[in-house]
Amino acid sequence: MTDLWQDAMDHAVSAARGAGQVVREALLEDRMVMVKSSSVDLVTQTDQKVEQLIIQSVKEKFPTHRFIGEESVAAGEPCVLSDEPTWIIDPIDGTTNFVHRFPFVAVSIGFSVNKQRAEPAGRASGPGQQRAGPAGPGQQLSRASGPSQRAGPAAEPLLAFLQVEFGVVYSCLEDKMFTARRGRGSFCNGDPLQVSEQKAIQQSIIATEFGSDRDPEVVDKIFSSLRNILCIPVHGIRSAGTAAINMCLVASGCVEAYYEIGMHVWDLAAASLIVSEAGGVLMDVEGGPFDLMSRRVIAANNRTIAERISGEIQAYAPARDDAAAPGADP
Ligand SMILES: O=P(O)(O)O[C@H]1[C@H](O)[C@@H](O)[C@H](O)[C@@H](O)[C@@H]1O
Ligand SMILES: [Mg+2]
Ligand SMILES: [Mg+2]
Repeated sequence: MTDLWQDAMDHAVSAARGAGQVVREALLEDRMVMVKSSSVDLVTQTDQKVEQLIIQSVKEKFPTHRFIGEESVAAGEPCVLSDEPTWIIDPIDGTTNFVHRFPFVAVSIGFSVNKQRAEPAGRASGPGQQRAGPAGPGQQLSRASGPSQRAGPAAEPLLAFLQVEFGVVYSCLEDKMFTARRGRGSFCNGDPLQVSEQKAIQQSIIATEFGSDRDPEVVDKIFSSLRNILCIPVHGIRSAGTAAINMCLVASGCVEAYYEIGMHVWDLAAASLIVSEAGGVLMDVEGGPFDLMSRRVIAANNRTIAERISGEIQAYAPARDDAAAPGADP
């Protein structure tokens, strides 16, 4: 069967690598910092330049494709997922890190198509669902099709309707290229990724972020959730400063879970597929299905840990990414 989207994915990898080079060079220069929604929601000319470089390069090759780009949306472009091939771009995930030279910065490119025909992730059936390799028995795994082989029992449906066809996250300063193609596994620099097999949350590391909302009521909820989770107790809490890298750490098995409320579709799109294709689960913070536009996520190595975290989170609901879009999903 013709592989419709491999060309696009190859382009995404090359665009992310090129963007990473621009980011690394910019780190050596003075950075002019601007603000967006608040004084702690930062943006630089490099964010804007990198997004335009990626969009222009895609337009030249795929002139009919659509875009959701963090800085384009900030400039007033719509944030809409449809049946059309759509590139979902975060030119610098970890802008605050970039500004401070804290050494975790990623370029994130997700690609969504055929939104209406998206199937529940994990609804694989028939032979070919068992992945060989490091996953132990009972490891919950995501969609299976094509060449990848899944371990453990037949995959249960994941708590997500994934709409992403491929995802690319380039951790520029580590020179790590994380990639995933729907149904074909996740990789870092070409090596397959697998989530942690840990089943006990008490022996887990959990990643989260504090975001850029400084409303004291929101901050209280963030700290209440953090306190609940820390006191389970867990081995530790970590923050890389970028949602995409936190999620790639889940996919790599370095941390068992990541949760956050307040990030955006461009932070999550690519990495959500990288997590699920590494065998992880995605869930809303209140335990329902993951929704790319909801600005809420738990990404975990298995459902037990995801559900335990959801039971400890003080949830709230920021305005959806598609809230202002005409015809947006309710
Ligand atoms: O650096 P950004 O692309 O603005 O992304 C941020 C995100 O906005 C924030 O909510 C998260 O806490 C950070 O981890 C992201 O990387
Ligand atoms: Mg981001
Ligand atoms: Mg960004």
